[in-house]
Amino acid sequence: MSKQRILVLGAGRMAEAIFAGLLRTQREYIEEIVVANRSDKSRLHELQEQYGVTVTTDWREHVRSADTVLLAMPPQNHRDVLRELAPHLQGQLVVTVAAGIGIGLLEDLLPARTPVAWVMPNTAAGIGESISLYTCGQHVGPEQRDVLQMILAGIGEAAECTEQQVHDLTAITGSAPAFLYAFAEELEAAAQSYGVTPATARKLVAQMIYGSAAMLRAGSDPAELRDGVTTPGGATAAGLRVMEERGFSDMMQDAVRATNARARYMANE
Ligand SMILES: NC(=O)C1=CN([C@@H]2O[C@H](COP(=O)(O)OP(=O)(O)OC[C@H]3O[C@@H](n4cnc5c(N)ncnc54)[C@H](O)[C@@H]3O)[C@@H](O)[C@H]2O)C=CC1
Ligand SMILES: O=C(O)[C@@H]1CCC=N1
Repeated sequence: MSKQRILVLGAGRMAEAIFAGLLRTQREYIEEIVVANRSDKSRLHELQEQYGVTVTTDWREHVRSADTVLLAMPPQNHRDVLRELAPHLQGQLVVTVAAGIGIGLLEDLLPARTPVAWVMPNTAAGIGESISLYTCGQHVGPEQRDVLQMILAGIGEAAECTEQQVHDLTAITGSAPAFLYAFAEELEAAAQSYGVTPATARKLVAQMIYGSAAMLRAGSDPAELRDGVTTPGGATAAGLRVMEERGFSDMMQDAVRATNARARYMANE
């Protein structure tokens, strides 16, 4: 694979997580990363200082020399930007990470035969620990697949899905880190309410989540793991009972549905 010039449209949290991950692990495959936003020059300056990326508020002049264009901007801006991008493209791979977008919109608005892919990463991309869902358009050939695999491997693990699955699983892999962090915030607050310092509360909760995730990742079934913690007639059962009484299961399923519905809606706004 030739060294890649990647043009990143959007300079927010997800853009940074992805190119930080790539620069950390895939530098040998990267010729240049150009990062663009519309107007926030101080943000661009900050990214240039920290990562040594090229920055611009006028991305159009960089499209022709780019091998891959990565869209990491809000779904609502995609239609306008894809229309603006279209006349500058000459067969480059176009990848979006935006929620709700899908392959169809990319293929409809970009020139015929443009290779496109839709990736749903999460913020752990920045430390190379994302689980990213992806799906490819009909014109993605072996060369573009190699580039896509290089990008995906640079930010963690990946699973190829159908377009429908990426829509349905956006909440599970893209957004659920926020659900988990909300859970962590509550546990830290509870620990602090007993007089534990914020730093200690962070350490206790982070290691508890890390250890629990490691057991899940080793392949154990979550119901069995839960059962292993729940001593018959013991303390954990009392806590789980409160979660059940307060509708934890319905709440989680509703949160997933609301997330996916909002993702679909935003893409059409
Ligand atoms: N934050 C996350 O955990 C995840 C985000 N995503 C997707 O990543 C995309 C970006 O999300 P965040 O980074 O969280 O948002 P953000 O608000 O941090 O960043 C958005 C960036 O897009 C730029 N932008 C907006 N319109 C633009 C335009 N017309 N031209 C160039 N740049 C433009 C903004 O200046 C900003 O730099 C969204 O589509 C989101 O669905 C996907 C998976 C996870
Ligand atoms: O909140 C959002 O819209 C994006 C999509 C997945 C994670 N963050």
